[in-house]
Amino acid sequence: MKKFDLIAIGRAAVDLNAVEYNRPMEETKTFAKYVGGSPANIAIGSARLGQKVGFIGKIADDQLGNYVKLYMKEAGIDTSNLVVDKDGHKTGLTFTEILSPTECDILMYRDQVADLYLTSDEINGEYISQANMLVISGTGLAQSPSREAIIKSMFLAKKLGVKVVFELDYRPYTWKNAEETSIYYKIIANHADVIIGTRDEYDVLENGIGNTNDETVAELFKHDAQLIVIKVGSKGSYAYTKEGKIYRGYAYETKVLKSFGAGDSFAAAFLYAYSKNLGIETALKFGGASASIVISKLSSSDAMPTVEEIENFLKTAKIKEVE
Ligand SMILES: Nc1ncnc2c1ncn2[C@@H]1O[C@H](COP(=O)(O)OP(=O)(O)O)[C@@H](O)[C@H]1O
Ligand SMILES: O=C(O)C[C@@H](O)[C@H](O)C(=O)COP(=O)(O)O
Repeated sequence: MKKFDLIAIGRAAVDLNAVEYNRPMEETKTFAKYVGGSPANIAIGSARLGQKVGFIGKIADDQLGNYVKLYMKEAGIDTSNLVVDKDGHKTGLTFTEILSPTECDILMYRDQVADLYLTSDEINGEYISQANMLVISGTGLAQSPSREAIIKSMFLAKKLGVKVVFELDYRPYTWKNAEETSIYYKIIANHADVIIGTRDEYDVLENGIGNTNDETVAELFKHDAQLIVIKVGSKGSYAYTKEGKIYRGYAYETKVLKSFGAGDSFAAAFLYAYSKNLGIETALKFGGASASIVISKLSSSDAMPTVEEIENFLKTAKIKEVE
């Protein structure tokens, strides 16, 4: 029995979500503050599902950094490896715009953000060894020194027999160009045991060569991957196993408020069911249900559901018709 079901590594930041929605950001006066950052959202979602969770990252030495740490602690996440930046770097901010349930945008402020200043000497192998899974978010690879810290954490996890999960989490903002992204994504993807991303994100990983899903998984299965999940928004998702099995995941009817938060809630619930050995089909159902719940609410992190909420949702869930 390990101390942690999973440890996530990467950014823990702040989301400022438009409270007055169905209007452009220019006309929005009020934003509500939540913890954000894809890996932080996945950690919070996992903790909400009863998983034992740790987090590796770097936060600003100010009120927003304190807020992130306190929220994560209260969510039940171990924050002993959430390092406080001492060089004046700031918390990353994401403002959200909800023009309509299907037209959403995010505006990221990520210049000199603390999370990208995590260094490789702040990565502790002893800590990683206490987890069943290390969840790596792609954005942490965008810049040094965080890039080397993440790659080190991956190599340590491999050496220590900790399963590596790669959430592609592509955010264009801090990357210099497409080739750079593809190179660093491949380093992690070739060693990851599980890979989760949207079809568009796999295109980024492949530097836009235009592969089909079958071609993408055939290439990735030449390396360490055992399970590959490809998400296709409101059309649902697919999971492929190295043994050649393909599973179809469906999106469910829900009262959509906004589209962001879908991916992180999907990942938290998918990984919950996967780590409890409930089967890939159930993991896809849990992912889809969790995403349906979160996109009907304002936040990405605070809205993360419990197992009971997901199970109740699935009792009456209707599969969304694909247009
Ligand atoms: N409009 C929607 N209605 C219902 N479920 C959705 C909708 N959009 C996304 N989802 C669910 O969320 C999952 C992840 O969404 P997706 O948009 O592919 O990821 P990301 O948020 O990372 O871009 C989908 O596989 C689906 O189950
Ligand atoms: O990842 C970020 O830094 C921003 C998130 O916190 C934000 O809530 C969001 O965009 C989540 O979207 P998702 O990737 O669709 O889950």
